[in-house]
Amino acid sequence: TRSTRPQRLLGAVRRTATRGDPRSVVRAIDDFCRHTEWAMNVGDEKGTGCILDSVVSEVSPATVLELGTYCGYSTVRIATLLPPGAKLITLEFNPDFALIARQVIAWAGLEEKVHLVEGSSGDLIPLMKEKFGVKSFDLVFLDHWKDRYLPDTKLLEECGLLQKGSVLLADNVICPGSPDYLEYIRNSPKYRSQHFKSHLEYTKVEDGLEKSVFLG
Ligand SMILES: Cc1ncccc1-c1cc(O)c2nc[nH]c(=O)c2c1
Ligand SMILES: [Mg+2]
Repeated sequence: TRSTRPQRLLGAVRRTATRGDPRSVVRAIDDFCRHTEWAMNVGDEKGTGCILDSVVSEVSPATVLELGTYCGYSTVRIATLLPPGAKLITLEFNPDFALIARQVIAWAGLEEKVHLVEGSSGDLIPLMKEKFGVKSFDLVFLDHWKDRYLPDTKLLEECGLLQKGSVLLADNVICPGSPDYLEYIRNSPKYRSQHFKSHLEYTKVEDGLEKSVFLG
């Protein structure tokens, strides 16, 4: 039977990236998606030295939560920029995506920094303290399903997983768009938000990231 897009993306990583070299893994996926087959990775414009990379470097987080692993592209991007000892927990609902992502993360040599957990964010977020020993997250990257951005943000608040200064960075707030999340986060006194205009990965379609600092 025909391979899946994530399987073809993993093949490109294995063929063109160097084991243990995260930057070559990121480059291999960007090249594959730009020249061979589009895939929903945050990409090298929203990713490259601009927004995602600069926010991660600026926050220099000790604990990161990524919602939506897909093939592990942003997982690798973020994990490469983390300070020693920092931990990234990434949640993926789709088992096929999770299987590919584990192999991409392993190829990059980042297994020690990354904990990929399969399941739904709504079920797993309430378990972060007791099962994963997390006190709070310094950075949350929302890149899963637009309809879960708002409920999961409220869940993070209710579970006491955000502290003063925690940063939420949400992908795709324009395309596909998450209007209820934007409405909430931009009008809540508990957050200070900033919008970074960009484009849908590998295209000229308008998109953007929303960076929100939790004020406690
Ligand atoms: C798949 C797609 N098609 C057309 C336009 C945008 C998308 C798209 C792009 C992304 O970066 C996504 N990130 C996380 N989750 C998504 O569902 C998702 C969907
Ligand atoms: Mg995205």
